[in-house]
Amino acid sequence: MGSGLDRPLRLDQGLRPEACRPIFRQFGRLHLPGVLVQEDAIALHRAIVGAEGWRRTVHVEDGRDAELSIEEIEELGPEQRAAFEKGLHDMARDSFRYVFDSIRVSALAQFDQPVDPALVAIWRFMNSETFLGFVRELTGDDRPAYCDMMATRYLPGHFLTAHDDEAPGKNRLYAYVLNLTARWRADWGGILMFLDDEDHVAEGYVPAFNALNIFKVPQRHAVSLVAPFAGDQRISLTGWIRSAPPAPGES
Ligand SMILES: O=C(O)CCC(=O)C(=O)O
Ligand SMILES: [Fe+2]
Repeated sequence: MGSGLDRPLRLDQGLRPEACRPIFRQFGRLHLPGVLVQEDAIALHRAIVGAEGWRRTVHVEDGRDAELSIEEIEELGPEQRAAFEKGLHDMARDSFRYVFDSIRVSALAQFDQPVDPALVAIWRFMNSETFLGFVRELTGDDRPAYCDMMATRYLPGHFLTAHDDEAPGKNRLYAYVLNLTARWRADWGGILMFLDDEDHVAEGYVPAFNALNIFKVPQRHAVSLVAPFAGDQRISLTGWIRSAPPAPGES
């Protein structure tokens, strides 16, 4: 590949997952900066930004999402596009909806669909003893056995309304977001917000470069709307750490 990703990714040697464990266990979530060797995070960011196969993922109705081609949406005339956005926004007002760009790396690789090989290599790293062992140390939980993964890109107008990540049958233990956003300001939105029982924002994680967010499932959270004036793309690798791999034919 010659991309800097032709050998396994490296976790930063200074990390002390066992020292983070009490905090993680107390709050059920953690933002861990400087998780990869910086040079590897830079190569990873480059691979994701340059990857082929981005699709626009839109949650169109309860329990169903759609993957649309970005070109298709961009080719809509102004009126059709406004109607599409209004429909989505009307539903997002009071229910779970989202729109962002993604490459569903693990789901595609499992079904032998074409997917950028650099991204597949990263997914394999997430399933290596190095990463899963790190997660077991950090959480103090010996169940983590499998990690699914997608790359996500939030552009202005993208959002993910409140939800708790629970998905029956998927064996999700923890959600993770490996932040690879080069430059960000809290003003640009795209904040990962954790909501308490009264809908206050208990904590907000601002997109960062080379930081790992990890949190227990279920837990209510949302990604706030990315502002029209955001100065960069909000890039991450995200998914769930599970107690078992998917059954054959599932993802
Ligand atoms: O991108 C993030 O910060 C969180 C994503 C998320 O909550 C999800 O995909 O379910
Ligand atoms: Fe989530």
